[in-house]
Amino acid sequence: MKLVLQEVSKAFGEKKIVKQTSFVFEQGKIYGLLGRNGVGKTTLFNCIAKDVWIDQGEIYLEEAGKKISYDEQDIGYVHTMPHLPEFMTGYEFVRFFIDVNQAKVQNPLPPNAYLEQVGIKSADQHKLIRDYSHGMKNKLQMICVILTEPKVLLLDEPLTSFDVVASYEMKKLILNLKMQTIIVFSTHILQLAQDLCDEIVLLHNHGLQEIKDQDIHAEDFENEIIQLLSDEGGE
Ligand SMILES: Nc1ncnc2c1ncn2[C@@H]1O[C@H](COP(=O)(O)OP(=O)(O)OP(=O)(O)O)[C@@H](O)[C@H]1O
Repeated sequence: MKLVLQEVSKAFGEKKIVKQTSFVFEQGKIYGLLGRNGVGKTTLFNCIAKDVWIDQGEIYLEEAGKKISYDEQDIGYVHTMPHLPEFMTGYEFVRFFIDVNQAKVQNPLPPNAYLEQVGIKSADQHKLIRDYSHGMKNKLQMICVILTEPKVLLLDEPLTSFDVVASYEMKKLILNLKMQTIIVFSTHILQLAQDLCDEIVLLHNHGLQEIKDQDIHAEDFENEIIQLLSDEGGE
């Protein structure tokens, strides 16, 4: 499976995000998306998730050389700021989520099994989501991803709110999903990108630029990225 961006353009008025950008993300790899603040990483994710329309070009999935259409249901999107029903408890939310996704969730386990899997202890499972920490809310979003096994997983700076143990657990979960999912991960933490990603992609000068994988662990990688992102290009 591949996620293909073909000649994609997106702008908000005068603010260009991408301009005739093409890129192919492949299943079995974790891609780290790096770019300066405000360059458009979240917008690009929103375009892939079909939350925001692109101005030109096409975004599609490809399997065995054939274009296949997809909808929002095929995309797992873990937002920086989670969108969750704050009036429910974590347990109620997972139960509700399983109910409304019955068609997709094969042989579901009880809600507490998923909550424990991401480290939400029984004492917290029946608390209102309103009272959850940012990291706990992100963990709930990860449960939705685990349950629906989306074709594409977009992670918008998700690990920044996790403590060291939770971050380690999340990395393991993400790595477990790697073989069956196309994973694109946006982060400002270079070390995290180096640890977790197979390829680094820069969103820069309205385009996507791949960094060759052998460079990721090179000693001067950080300097290389800083230099590339400091180059303002044309427009
Ligand atoms: N709905 C919108 N309407 C108009 N402008 C928008 C909209 N959404 C985002 N923008 C603008 O598009 C640009 C890119 O924003 P975006 O949030 O995608 O950047 P980002 O790379 O994710 O930033 P950061 O790294 O700071 O989180 C910003 O200038 C932002 O103000």
